[in-house]
Amino acid sequence: MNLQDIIRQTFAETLETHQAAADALPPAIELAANNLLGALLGGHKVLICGNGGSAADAQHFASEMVNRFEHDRPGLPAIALTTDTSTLTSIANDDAFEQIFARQVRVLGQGGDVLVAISTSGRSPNILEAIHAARERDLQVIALTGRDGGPLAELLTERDVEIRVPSERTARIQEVHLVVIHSLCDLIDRQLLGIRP
Ligand SMILES: O=C(CO)[C@@H](O)[C@H](O)[C@H](O)[C@H](O)COP(=O)(O)O
Ligand SMILES: [Zn+2]
Repeated sequence: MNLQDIIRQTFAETLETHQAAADALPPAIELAANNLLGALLGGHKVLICGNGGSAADAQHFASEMVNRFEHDRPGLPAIALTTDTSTLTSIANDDAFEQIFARQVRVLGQGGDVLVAISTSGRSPNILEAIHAARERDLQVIALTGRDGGPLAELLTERDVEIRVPSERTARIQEVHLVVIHSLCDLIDRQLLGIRP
């Protein structure tokens, strides 16, 4: 197998994962979009967290809510909890890295808000702590996960939504997470602006 074969294999695996996700995920994505829309129309906000590539996804999602996705519309209140390096480093330095999102959820979160927690493994301690904090503050959770959902999946209740990508590879899971985020933005825009399917 040469290097180009490896590239072709990556594309093939990506297509396979996207097809499996297209078969499995639409009901959960629709539910998550409706829950987000309900919270936003009720005057609530969205907090988003993730590590590494998923931190970038959190920021990507927040920017499309606050500014725009494909259409001009009023901005929607969403905050990526991954961006304020002073807050992040002081919490990690003075308390613990596991608390970097949880503390922000406790301080910024109010009942009725939504926490979007992104973790391909469902095992990152700071994401698990953020979900505990969301529970305490009465936030609903929308979790973007992969693999077997990890301990994260066990923390969710009936009120929450898990969108679990059917793959074992972090990169493939992240690629589908971006499609999920764009689908959520699309469904929210369509319903807010009355765009017919
Ligand atoms: O982007 C990638 C890999 O594609 C990495 O930066 C990856 O996001 C990091 O290893 C994360 O720490 C993984 O965390 P998680 O998805 O298991 O919660
Ligand atoms: Zn990556």
